[in-house]
Amino acid sequence: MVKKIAILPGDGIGREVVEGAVEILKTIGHYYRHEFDFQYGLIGGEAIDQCGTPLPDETLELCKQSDAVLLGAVGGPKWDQNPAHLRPEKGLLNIRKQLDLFANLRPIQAHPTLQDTSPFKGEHLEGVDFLIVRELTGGLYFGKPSERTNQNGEEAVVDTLFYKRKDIERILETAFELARKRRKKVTSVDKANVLESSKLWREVAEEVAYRYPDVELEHMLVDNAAMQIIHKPNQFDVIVTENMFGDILSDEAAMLSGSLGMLPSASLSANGLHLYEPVHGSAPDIAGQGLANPIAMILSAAMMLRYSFHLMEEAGAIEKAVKHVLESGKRTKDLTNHPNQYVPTKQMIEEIKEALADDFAILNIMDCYA
Ligand SMILES: NC(=O)C1=CN([C@@H]2O[C@H](COP(=O)(O)OP(=O)(O)OC[C@H]3O[C@@H](n4cnc5c(N)ncnc54)[C@H](O)[C@@H]3O)[C@@H](O)[C@H]2O)C=CC1
Ligand SMILES: CC(C)CC(=O)C(=O)O
Ligand SMILES: [Mg+2]
Repeated sequence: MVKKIAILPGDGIGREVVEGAVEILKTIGHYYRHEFDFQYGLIGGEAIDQCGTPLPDETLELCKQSDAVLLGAVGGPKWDQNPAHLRPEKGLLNIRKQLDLFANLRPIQAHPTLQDTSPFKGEHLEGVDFLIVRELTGGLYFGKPSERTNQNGEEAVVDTLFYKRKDIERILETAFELARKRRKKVTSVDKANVLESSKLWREVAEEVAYRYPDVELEHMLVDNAAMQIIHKPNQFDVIVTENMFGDILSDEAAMLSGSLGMLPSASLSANGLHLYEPVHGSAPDIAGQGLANPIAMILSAAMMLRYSFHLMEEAGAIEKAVKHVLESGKRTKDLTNHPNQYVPTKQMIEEIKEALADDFAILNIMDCYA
């Protein structure tokens, strides 16, 4: 059956890396005989320029008519001074809310071959393989009021951290379910020594943990968590946390894998329509120069094959091809300290396509002799 995929490239390097993911999916479709139907939609700054809104109705409709969504990244200096409702990031937040993408899964894996650009070396990276489960449709990024105001004639601002109990419960349940399939440990990260929202978060975590006696629960304050991710990263299995804490901790954790350009993510809903996006943003500082690392986006496409289409072998083939290319020494600029020894974005995509082709040829030969 044809699988309909909505492609939302967005802004900056979003366009460059999305094209990589589409190329890789076409290659997978060719070798494994799947039909993917790619339909493109506007989001972010480009949508503001063409339609006057960061999330046009047509884009939302396209997503709803699709089996999965791939998104590049949004934002850029061109729109930085726009009013809040005309910021590219509003389109991203809005699509997450509209599609109820409450669970953002951000896997963190150390790559021992990528130590050039990582501040971490050798033993420190051994066994580093954890999953950040970030709540994605509540918390500070969605709180109302969020506005400029004044207090007794003085300029003031307010942002609101709001959660309903059931929203906290469903993200914690997701984390426990995922931990059950991994090493059975959940670290719930909060700021319960200060925030009321975190106190409720902790209570709910305890209640949910009671239903998962096979999974260990620990609580950790977010400031300590930020330090522990650097200090002893292999202590973690599943980290579950509020929207903004998860946003910040995952960019920090990216350096364990060598670069922000390595981290994929899956944004899951309860209704089966999921969105896949790299953890990074539109990187205006390198956009249009062929310097973007497409791997985070390509690994996000692999997550799509696994979570939306249950194509485990195909997802594994992409991950293996990426690993193979990195082991062969090919690097985009963010992954090397050698000024002239890197490949441009397009070549990295070609290398991964070739690795897929080689792997497929070997599989076919093995089939012939089986
Ligand atoms: N999901 C999204 O669409 C996100 C959008 N943004 C937006 O992106 C714009 C830029 O934000 P920044 O804070 O600069 O974050 P960013 O994630 O775009 O870039 C941070 C740094 O990492 C580098 N980088 C990021 N992805 C890379 C890749 N694939 N390959 C090589 N290097 C990479 C960039 O060159 C930059 O030096 C802003 O408008 C921001 O709001 C930021 C984060 C997420
Ligand atoms: C608009 C921001 C919340 C995007 C971001 O930084 C992210 O989702 O990681
Ligand atoms: Mg972020």
